[in-house]
This record gives sequence, C-alpha cells and structure tokens, in this order.
Amino acid sequence: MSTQAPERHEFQAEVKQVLDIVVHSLYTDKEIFVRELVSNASDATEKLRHTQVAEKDADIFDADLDLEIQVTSDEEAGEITIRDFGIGMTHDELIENLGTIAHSGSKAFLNALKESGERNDNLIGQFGVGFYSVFMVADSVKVYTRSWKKEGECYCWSSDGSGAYEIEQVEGERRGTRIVISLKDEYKDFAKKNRIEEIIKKYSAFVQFPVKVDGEKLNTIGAIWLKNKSDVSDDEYKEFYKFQAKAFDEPRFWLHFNADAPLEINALLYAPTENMEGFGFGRMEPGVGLYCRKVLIDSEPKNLLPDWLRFVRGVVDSADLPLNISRESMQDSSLIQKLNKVITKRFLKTLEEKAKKEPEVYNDFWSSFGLFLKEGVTTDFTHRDQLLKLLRYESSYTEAGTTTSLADYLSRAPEGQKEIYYLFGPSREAIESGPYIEAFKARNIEVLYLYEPIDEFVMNHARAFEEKNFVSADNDDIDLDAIAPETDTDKGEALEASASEALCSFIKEKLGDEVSEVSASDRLVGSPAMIVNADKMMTAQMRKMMKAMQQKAGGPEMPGMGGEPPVKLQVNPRHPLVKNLAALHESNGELAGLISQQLLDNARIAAGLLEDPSKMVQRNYQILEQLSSK
Ligand SMILES: Nc1ncnc2c1ncn2[C@@H]1O[C@H](COP(=O)(O)OP(=O)(O)OP(=O)(O)O)[C@@H](O)[C@H]1O
Repeated sequence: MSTQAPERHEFQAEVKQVLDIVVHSLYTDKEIFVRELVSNASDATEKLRHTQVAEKDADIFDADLDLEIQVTSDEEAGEITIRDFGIGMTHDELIENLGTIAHSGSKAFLNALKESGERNDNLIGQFGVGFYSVFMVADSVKVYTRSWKKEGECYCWSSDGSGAYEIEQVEGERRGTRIVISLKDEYKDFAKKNRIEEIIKKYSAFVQFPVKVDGEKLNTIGAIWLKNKSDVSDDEYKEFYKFQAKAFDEPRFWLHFNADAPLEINALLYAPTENMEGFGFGRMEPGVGLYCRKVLIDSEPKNLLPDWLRFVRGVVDSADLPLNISRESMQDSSLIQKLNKVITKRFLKTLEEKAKKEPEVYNDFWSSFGLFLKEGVTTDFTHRDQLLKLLRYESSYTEAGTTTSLADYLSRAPEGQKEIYYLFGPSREAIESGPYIEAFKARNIEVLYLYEPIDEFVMNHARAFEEKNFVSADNDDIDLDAIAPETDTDKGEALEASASEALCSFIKEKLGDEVSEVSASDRLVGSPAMIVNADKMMTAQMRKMMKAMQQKAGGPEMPGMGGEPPVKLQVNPRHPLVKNLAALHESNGELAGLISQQLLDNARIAAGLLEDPSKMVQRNYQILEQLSSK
C-alpha cells in the first residue's frame, strides 16, 4: 500500500538519447538484456557480501537472506522477474542510478556513438547500455527495491522507456531488488522457460552466486581462477575474459598462475586483442578485479598494477587480504604493493617468454600495445631493465614492417661500437632519404628507426641498454671511423683542406648568428650538408616538441628554449655542389651566399627543423632567376 502519491521524474537528456536509440534499434541480439540485468544483480550482491565481511557489525536489513539470484517467468503474461538480495537502492540512489547517465557503460556507449558519427546498432552489443537495454524488449519495467540499510523504505520505480519514470513508496519488499519486465508482444518468447534458461547458461556461467530459474541452479563454473590450469578449457578461459572484462574481443593470451610465497595469490591475467586507447576512446581504467577467496574487494583497484599495465584484464585473488579494510586505505597498503610487485614481474616474464617462444604473437602484441611498454620505460624505474628487453624497433638492418630487439641489435654490432644509434623521423622513407643515415650505412653500422614522439623520451629516460648508451645519429661527436671503415671508398676527390677551410669560413660569415659553427665532415656521403646536434640531452626534434608543448600550454618559457639556438652545419667536401660552391664564392659572392643560405635551409628540412618555408621559397626564386639568366 502506497503512503505517498507517485513522483514523476524526467530522465536526464543523455538517458533519453540512449533510450531513444535502444528502443528503436535494430540490434539483433536482444537477449543481452538478461546478461545486463543478471550482471547488475550479481554486482549488487557482491557489494552486499563485501559489506557483510568488511564491516562485521554493519546493521544489515534482512541479514539472513541467501545470496542468490532468482529468475522466474510467466509465459502467459509475457513477464520475467529477476530478483537479487543485494544492496538494493534508496530513493535517491534510484534517481541517480536509473535516471542519469552517471555509470560507465552507457557513457562509453554515447562516446562511441559520437566517435562513429552515425547510428550504429552494433555498439549496443559492444559497449553494453546496462540497465537500459531492457527497453529493447519491454513495454514497461518495474524495479522494486529495498536498501540494505536498516532504516529505510521500499520503493517501486517504473517506466515505459519513453521520457519519464515514476517512483512510488511501497510496502513489504525484502532486501535487494526485484525487476519485473513486461515484454512487448513480439518478444514474449523470452518468457519461455527453456529460452531464458538457455540465455542464462550462455551469458552467466561465471556469476559468483547461484543463478536459479524457477528454483533450479543453472550456473556451475564459478571462480575459474581458483581451479587448476588443467581443469579449465581454452573456451572457458576465453568466455571468462569476455564475461569479466565485458569485452567484445578475444583475449590475445592469458597468464594463469598461483603462488604461495611471499603471498598467497591466484591470478588470471589477460592481454586483450584490441587497444581501446588506440581507437581514441580515452584513457583506459584499470580492469583487474581484486578478490579475497572469491569475495570481490574492488573491481578496479588503482594500484594493483602499474599504470602502464592498465590494459590488462582479469582477476587477482589473495587469501592474505584483510577484508575489513576500506578500499581507500587498501590502495596504498603495503600488501597491494607486494601484490603489484609479484604480478608485474610475472606478467613481464610472460611477455619475455612470448617474445622468445612465439615471436609472431609477441610482435603482434607489440604493435598494438607497445606504446604502453614505452610509457613504462619513461615512468617506471623499477621495471625499466625488464621493459627495455621488450622494446622492438625497425632499423637500417630490418625490412620495412619488421623489428629488432635491442639485444639482437647489439649482437650484430661491430666490436668497436660502444653506443646504440637511433634516428627519429616521421617514417622509414623520411629517415632513409635524409643525410644522417648515410655515414652509418656506408660503414654497415645499424641505426634504430624511431617513429613515435614518445620514443625519444624512451631513449632519454633509459639512457643505456646493457651499458651501451643510446645516442641520436645526428649527434656531432660520433667517431664512426673508430668503429668501422667505410665499405665504399670510391667517393671521388674531396676539396683540398685549405679550400675547404676557406669555404667554411665564407659560409659561416654569410649565415652569421644562425650557425654556431661550419665545418667539413667526412660523415656525409650523398648529401651536401647536414645539421648536427651538439646537445647530448636533447635532439633537435625533442627541443622542437617541447617548445610546441610549451606554446600550447601558454606557460612561461623553459630555460634554453627561447628562440632558435644556432646550429652546427657540416658540409660534404666530396659533394659536387660543395666543390662548385668553393669555386663560386670567389667569382660570385652574392650567388654563393644565397646558395649557402639555401644549403642551411635544406639541412633544416632534413632535420625537421624548418618551421616557416616562405623565406626559403623567395630565396629559391632568386637563385633560379640568377641561374636562368646565364
Ligand atoms: N539489481 C540492482 N541492485 C542495486 N543497484 C542496481 C541494480 N541494478 C542496477 N543498479 C544500479 O544502477 C546503476 C546503473 O546500472 P547499469 O546497468 O545501467 O550500469 P552499470 O552496471 O553501472 O554499468 P556497466 O553496465 O558499465 O557495468 C548501477 O551502477 C547500480 O548502481
């Protein structure tokens, strides 16, 4: 019997949007509404169980109820009821949870919808619209609920899925939530007992509480992470991944292990196939659930794994966890730190083994998730050495699209090579057509190719691998001749030393403050000139990137970042253009001056340093004009 008149509430605008799409969608797997509601029932029951164990003297309403999920149906009336004895909801929680879009699933759905820019029914299946999915099949839905807190009332929330819902106070509900679904005529089939049984078996095999249809328990698999590996089939592992991570992809691989020391741990960790961050869905939240003897402590514990492993999904169960500890203090506890250490180490070891025994699987993983490992190198000192072994890069030795490890790189390096060389560029083609690689190629010295902005930070943070420093190949004081002689010695005559000196001082005079030094170099083979970097800490690219970041942020200038610092220019005394210039600067100083300027700008382009080409284009015309007049 109602003690107050029903209240009418409008759904929040975003919920209306979701409901409109859900109700009118042509998505074919309508049955997923059962999965969503059973999963909500299970979550609510988990929360209740956690309260029971964590707060020994919590005053729980209806404390003696069994923790199970009951499903009943009435085929004739076209009705399904899903009931749990979980935490239930108060009046305000009903409004917050079922009237707004505060929860994760529907939010991700709306974002994905915006991203894909068009109506895409499949997104419902991929992201799950949670509770609202019931309106794909229901005419009306009633949610009877009673919160676990001793003091409280029972309520009935009801809606037909159009713009509004009602909340009414009712009497006599037990603790938890009872959802009564009145099916649309065309979906009355779902109320058939065998149909609902089939759906529950399909989607709810891993639910941690008994799911009973008309009193008969259907789900039997339960906590597979506590089982022996030999008792779990690959299909069960895959299904559990989809269930636990609410994933729509397959797992790439998984790691199932238990340990007794220093802590008792049962863990099942998955590497997903898809990198959702790569799809532009924003930063992933950690998704490895933390359990103590099957009791969920926290589904998204923050510090259980390092941040750069946030793509990993799965379950960690430790019998050593104290249950009566708040989630907040749990996050920083030394126990979590210990778990973190053990699990991270094991996961990294698995990656190392994959790389060794199944290189294709690892390389595939690397191309989707390598960025996370690179992030690890730059942020996680503890695991840096292990992570460095897992890095993969293209190089001047590999084919396009294939990569090398740092260890393999070193195994090929000539005896005298004390450093690991890399070049950063937008693509393989860009790096290979630039001037920097020439001298290395001419001596068969391998250079790693870095394509992503984070790579330079990786090199900078890591500094060295197996005591060999990472050095950018555009650095000015690399003594290549000390490592290996040039293989092709037939490069034509070089300018006389005196002529070359005279030319360098002419160029320096013409370029003024734009260059700090001009010198002849035998590092160049096919290019006339290049800019070399004298800053050991920062490559020119990195300097440019930091400056851009700074300008974007509108912050104060970092020291050493203001204006363009003068660059060091090296010219190739064997190159015909340079030889011509040596003769020209005596007969036609004006044209030789213009060509010197052009040489510098071309070298800037090759180094990725030319920001405004307009001056260069004007000068280019001047040069062409002078040449064409001859
Ligand atoms: N049976 C239930 N008992 C108690 N609370 C519930 C129940 N069903 C839903 N809720 C509440 O309503 C909220 C919204 O549910 P919904 O299924 O739409 O999203 P969700 O489960 O939070 O998100 P996701 O589907 O991404 O896990 C839940 O977060 C929960 O707080």
